[in-house]
Amino acid sequence: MTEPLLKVEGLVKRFGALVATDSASFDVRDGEVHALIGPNGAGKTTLIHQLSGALKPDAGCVLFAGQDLTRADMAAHVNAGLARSYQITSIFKKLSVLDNLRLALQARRAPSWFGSVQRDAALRDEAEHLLSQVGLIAQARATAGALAHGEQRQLELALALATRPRLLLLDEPMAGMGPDEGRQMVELLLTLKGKTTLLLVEHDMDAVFRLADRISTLVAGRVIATGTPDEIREHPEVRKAYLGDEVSS
Ligand SMILES: Nc1ncnc2c1ncn2[C@@H]1O[C@H](COP(=O)(O)OP(=O)(O)OP(=O)(O)O)[C@@H](O)[C@H]1O
Repeated sequence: MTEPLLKVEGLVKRFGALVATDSASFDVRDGEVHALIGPNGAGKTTLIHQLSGALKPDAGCVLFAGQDLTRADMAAHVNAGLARSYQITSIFKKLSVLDNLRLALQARRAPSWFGSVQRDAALRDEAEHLLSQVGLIAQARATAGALAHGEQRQLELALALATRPRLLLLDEPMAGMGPDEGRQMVELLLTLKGKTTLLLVEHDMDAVFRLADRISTLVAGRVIATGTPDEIREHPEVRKAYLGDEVSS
């Protein structure tokens, strides 16, 4: 079998006496949508922070596309193709949707590009392409801060895609959304399937079981099982620790 795109081995993160990530191991294959599920406080966000370079692990290693990123900072992660979709704070709320995208694209280019962004038709085309991809092209001229919550999450996704990630980390992309916005986000993520490898933390089990090719379950900082949605649905330990009868059908 080919090497996985992301390999996480024995990752440990302690906060004082609390072991938030306790020798967690799992892998993500190139092209798949991989979901990370688990109860509140299981350590999912802490794990994502370590995979994006925001937190340094105390032990273990993170291998991405053959590179050891265990101790690398966030910029090195993005350069390697491992990006994270941020919370709403990363959006420049006073700028237009299009200008937010242009800035994100500009950040990817060499410094000599600085200043020529507004004039660059290629950059605008790419920004518009990304906005079409996430369903925001009609709002291109709108002020980012005036977008609805779900639309701001779509913009974050476009900003993350602007870094051309090989693997995109998504921490609760459906958080705070109503049912309609949540459904739209699932549809949008389905359009990315096969184009960008996704590692998704999500509590909405309908969304997880619709989107994921494989699922890893984290309990008390440990990955207790990785498998296909069917395998995870029927896994006795996962059912006991997290799913219960929620996904029995
Ligand atoms: N910066 C920190 N300092 C101290 N403890 C922390 C810190 N960040 C997280 N924790 C603790 O680590 C544990 C794991 O938290 P984490 O947020 O990673 O869990 P989670 O699975 O993402 O939870 P949820 O599903 O509720 O978002 C929790 O007990 C949390 O209180």
